[in-house]
Amino acid sequence: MFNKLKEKLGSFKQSIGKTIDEKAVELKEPVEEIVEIEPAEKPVSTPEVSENVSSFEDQLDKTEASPSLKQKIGFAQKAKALVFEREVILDGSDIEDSLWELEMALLESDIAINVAEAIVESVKEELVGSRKKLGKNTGELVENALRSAIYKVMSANVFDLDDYIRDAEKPVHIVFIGINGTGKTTTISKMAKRLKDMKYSVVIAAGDTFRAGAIDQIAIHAERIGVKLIKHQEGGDPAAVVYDAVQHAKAHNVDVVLSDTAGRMHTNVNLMAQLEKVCRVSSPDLIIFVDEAVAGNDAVERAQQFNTAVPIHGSILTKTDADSKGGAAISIAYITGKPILFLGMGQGYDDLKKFDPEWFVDQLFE
Ligand SMILES: Nc1nc2c(ncn2[C@@H]2O[C@H](COP(=O)(O)OP(=O)(O)OP(=O)(O)O)[C@@H](O)[C@H]2O)c(=O)[nH]1
Repeated sequence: MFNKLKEKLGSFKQSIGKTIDEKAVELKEPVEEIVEIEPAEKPVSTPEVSENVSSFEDQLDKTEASPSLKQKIGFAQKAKALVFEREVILDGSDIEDSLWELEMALLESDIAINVAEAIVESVKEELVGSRKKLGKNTGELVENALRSAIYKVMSANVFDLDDYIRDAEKPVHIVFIGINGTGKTTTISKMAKRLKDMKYSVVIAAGDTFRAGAIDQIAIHAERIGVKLIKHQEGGDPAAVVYDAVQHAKAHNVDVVLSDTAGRMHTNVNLMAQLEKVCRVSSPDLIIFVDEAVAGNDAVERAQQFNTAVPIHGSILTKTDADSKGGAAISIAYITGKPILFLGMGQGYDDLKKFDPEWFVDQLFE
């Protein structure tokens, strides 16, 4: 997952790390630090400590370490040592080229331009100007700046669907929208299974009355998962199917209604008007936009257009298991102002991951 993006972030870390190492100065006064010492046979005179640590023997002498400390080193795990820290103050011109490379790398990864700019700006703010202490690993400083920049753009308006469903008046009605073939039906099935596992009762509305075979496809999923399906004839009015499903849920105390809708291009005026009607008639609690992560910027643009026609509450990105760029996942919440709720990570019913921006950022640097 996200392999290309990981590579690009890795090269940025290296390139800017080199600049930082060149500009870094060693502090005159060493500081005391606990260092790991190999236990057992290692000779006391050649301990393996960091590059920044001057000869351990020297330091022990300098700090007037007690003879007992010297004796203990043979079997101790940790000891005090004097470490010469480094520090750096960067100005904008030092890292201008690297930041330009970062912006290009983000754009090549299909990250939307204003999101790429926001990330670069945040990395710059983090690194430039103030005095930074450096440990032996310069990469850590850069990685932390990148992590917090990406986290910031991804964690807009985080919203917990589980909490919402737990607390809301039942039935909770959720409509899934998006273009053709991006994984709506599969996602609804995964969601139905997940909610059923959480002990909620679920009914699915076969609201895609447009595509031949769509009703049969969702009927197979509903049967496998063991949830009720409300369906009409192919070519029927989707608003009527969804309405019936909600009435059924109210009459039978069903907790959650998941409504499928036909995939449609956001540019198709008639179909978008039909979608507005479905949402108006059934007034859902939540509208979730589904698209595939592999579509990159296109998915983000579509999310924006759907959001204009029928305001969405969040997105689900499918096929992240096949996505090497990560651009849509990073951009979509920032651009729509609505959070990512789940990620589809495979074709199985359990391949639905609740979205957590912290987890996502960890994946980029693992
Ligand atoms: N690898 C992978 N494939 C997925 C994922 N989600 C869905 N798919 C596959 O994508 C294909 C299309 O999925 P559907 O659920 O039929 O898509 P849809 O949006 O309902 O399609 P329409 O009914 O045409 O609108 C199927 O082959 C799914 O198995 C995912 O997270 N990862």
